[in-house]
Amino acid sequence: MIHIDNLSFGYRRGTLLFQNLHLSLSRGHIYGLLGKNGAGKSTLLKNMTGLAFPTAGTCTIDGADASKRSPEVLSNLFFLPEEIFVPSTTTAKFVSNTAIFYPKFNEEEFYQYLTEFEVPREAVMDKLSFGQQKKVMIAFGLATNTDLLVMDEPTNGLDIPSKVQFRKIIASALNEDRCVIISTHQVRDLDSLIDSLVVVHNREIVVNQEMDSIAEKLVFATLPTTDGYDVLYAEDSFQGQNVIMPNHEGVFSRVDMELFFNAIISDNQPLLQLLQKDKYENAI
Ligand SMILES: Nc1ncnc2c1ncn2[C@@H]1O[C@H](COP(=O)(O)OP(=O)(O)OP(=O)(O)O)[C@@H](O)[C@H]1O
Repeated sequence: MIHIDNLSFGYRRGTLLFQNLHLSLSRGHIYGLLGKNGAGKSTLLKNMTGLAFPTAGTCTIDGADASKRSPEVLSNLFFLPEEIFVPSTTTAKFVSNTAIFYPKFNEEEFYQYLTEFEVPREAVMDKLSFGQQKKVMIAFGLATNTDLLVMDEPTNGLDIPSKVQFRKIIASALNEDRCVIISTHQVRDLDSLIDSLVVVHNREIVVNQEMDSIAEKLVFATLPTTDGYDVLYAEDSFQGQNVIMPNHEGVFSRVDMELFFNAIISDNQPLLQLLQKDKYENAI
């Protein structure tokens, strides 16, 4: 659905934030876009949705140049920015003013999501708390039923029960036509939700893998000691060491996203090379 080809981008002339990026994202997936503060997640999302223009290279949505912002593309894409602004109107008025831009908008679903988020449906939007405002906009984004749904740090401002609701609601809204991209620097917020992981680090996309593929290549475990084990990355924990090891035996373990993310941003080359292995094998 999204193809980024040779994309470079910089806010200032002569200083590139990204250089020669390549990325393809497909329908039927929920992607987690991870990166440290300032890594460029929001900037990448803005390039994808036509809100920032590549310095070089292209980003296309179903073959159409995102930067052209054609009505066909915009009516099938919903972008929830990190900073939201809500008008001083009721949710009903907001729907009647805005839903017209989204041909597949479903009002019944919108109110259903509001109920699930426990947000009063007759509320005046700017009188809601920040977390409630976020929930209204998430509910609206889901109810647009656009094929592309992009959310920048949607869980910021949500309390812990709301983050659980968020994961449930997003998972229920995925279908095979939809591509959902969610950025966060709070890795745990996306636990058990995303099926693919994209990590931005040092101006590059260092990981673009399905969670299943990560679990095939790596084992996540807690060991009393790392002595005698082929450990790629380890962190101290109460029980000993939380470790990542190569998955030589084809065993299944649950991907510890936080541990994995920490390993990636510590520039763990053996781990990165192992993740890239099938790419090189396919290329030979
Ligand atoms: N409009 C702008 N003009 C100039 N520089 C900008 C602008 N927006 C972002 N930047 C810079 O680009 C870099 C990447 O910012 P971006 O907001 O994309 O990162 P992020 O990964 O989304 O960060 P966070 O997790 O803190 O939201 C930062 O160094 C930031 O200062």
